Amino acid sequence: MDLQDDVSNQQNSERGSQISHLALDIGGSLVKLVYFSRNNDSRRDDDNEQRSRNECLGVSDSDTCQPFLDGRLHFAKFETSKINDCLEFICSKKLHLGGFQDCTAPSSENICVKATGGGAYKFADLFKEKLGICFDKEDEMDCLVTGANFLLKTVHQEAFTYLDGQKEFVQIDHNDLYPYLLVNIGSGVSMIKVDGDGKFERVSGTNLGGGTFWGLGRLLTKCKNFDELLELSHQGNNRVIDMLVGDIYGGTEYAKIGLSATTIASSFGKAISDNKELEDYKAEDISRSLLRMISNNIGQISYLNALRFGLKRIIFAGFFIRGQAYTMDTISVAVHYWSNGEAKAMFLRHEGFLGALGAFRSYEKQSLDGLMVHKIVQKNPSSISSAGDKSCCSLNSDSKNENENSGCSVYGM
Ligand SMILES: Nc1ncnc2c1ncn2[C@@H]1O[C@H](COP(=O)(O)OP(=O)(O)OP(=O)(O)O)[C@@H](O)[C@H]1O
Ligand SMILES: CC(C)(CO)[C@@H](O)C(=O)NCCC(=O)O
Repeated sequence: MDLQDDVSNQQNSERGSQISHLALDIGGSLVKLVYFSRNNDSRRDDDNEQRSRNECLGVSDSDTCQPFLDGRLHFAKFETSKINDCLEFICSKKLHLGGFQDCTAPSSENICVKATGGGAYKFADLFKEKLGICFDKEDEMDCLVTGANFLLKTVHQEAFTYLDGQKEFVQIDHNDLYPYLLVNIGSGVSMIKVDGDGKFERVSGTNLGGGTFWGLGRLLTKCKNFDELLELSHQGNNRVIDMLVGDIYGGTEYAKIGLSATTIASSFGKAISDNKELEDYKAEDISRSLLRMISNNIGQISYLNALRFGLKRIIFAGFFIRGQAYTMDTISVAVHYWSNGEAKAMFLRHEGFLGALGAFRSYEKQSLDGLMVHKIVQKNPSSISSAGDKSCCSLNSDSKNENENSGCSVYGM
């Protein structure tokens, strides 16, 4: 099944589906949306589509949900600076009226939507004014942890390690999941020690995060969007700008303290001695150095916090990662290097949607509409295939392009 097929399946299935339970995570850089669509019981076409989708994904009919449990989770994201695009999207799909479309719609002042992240506070008035909805605010850290635990416990092949270009899925024993360190790399970075469902402590954070990479990168390279900056980093060479141990030690290592000649001694350090201006550096090299600097730093601080609490497992999430090989490799190497191989860096395929999923799950806590997402996922992973409007991905691992899963569905960007 190619992506396009799934998009049209998606559009067909949305026509015959009931959208409900919109949840939002409004961060400093991005707004993330999760909503659920339940397929109409009466639509045999949809049943057939679901069946053929399951066949494509290797899910047997016996695993298929009962029609009343049948549905999908949809994911979308927008830049927070373009919040109006997000409002338009919600409005065009009537997501805020979801679940009530076929019934008598309640008066709009009664409509509450689960929302988390700083924007749940910042944009509350805007959403009220433009869409007539109010936010039922959920704590951001709580949502991140709920989202992470949900993915780790219920989605097959969600967590993986990435080292030397090798991606390896990790099957985590549910009884051996805790404790772990969750490192969410958004605009800024939060480090959370997770000891169980709802049992956690934010133990650290750093202001050098995804916003720093994108902000500095934009200023230094004049890139117009984040993906362009990432793309540039692929072709770059950080050694042009970074000062290596070898640059200081005349080409040799500093073996006594275990530093190889190629270890970065000082990120961007070469720029102080080169008689060069910004224009003399290639945007590719700047982007590469910047990505390496931020990823390395986060990897190191994460390791130190893991060490502080004796944690062996560090799970990295947040949209900064974007399934980027170089980012994940740098973080993994930093963790491996500093911990002498004792601690392990892991990544999540739905890295950027933890908060939104956590907010979404909080509907279930209130047992609204008997949603039972947990059961749906366990019975049939394909039924929470995720889709946005323009592209679509699956929570299963059978997708042709795994990076599309990591980036997940994108609308309006
Ligand atoms: N299309 C994009 N536009 C802007 N930033 C992007 C994009 N894709 C990935 N990013 C990166 O992801 C980061 C945002 O990640 P995420 O959405 O997890 O955090 P956030 O919720 O916005 O931030 P915070 O939690 O700190 O408020 C950005 O700072 C940037 O580094
Ligand atoms: C402020 C939040 C929690 C907003 O998501 C995040 O951007 C963050 O964790 N920043 C790092 C703040 C600090 O601990 O230095």
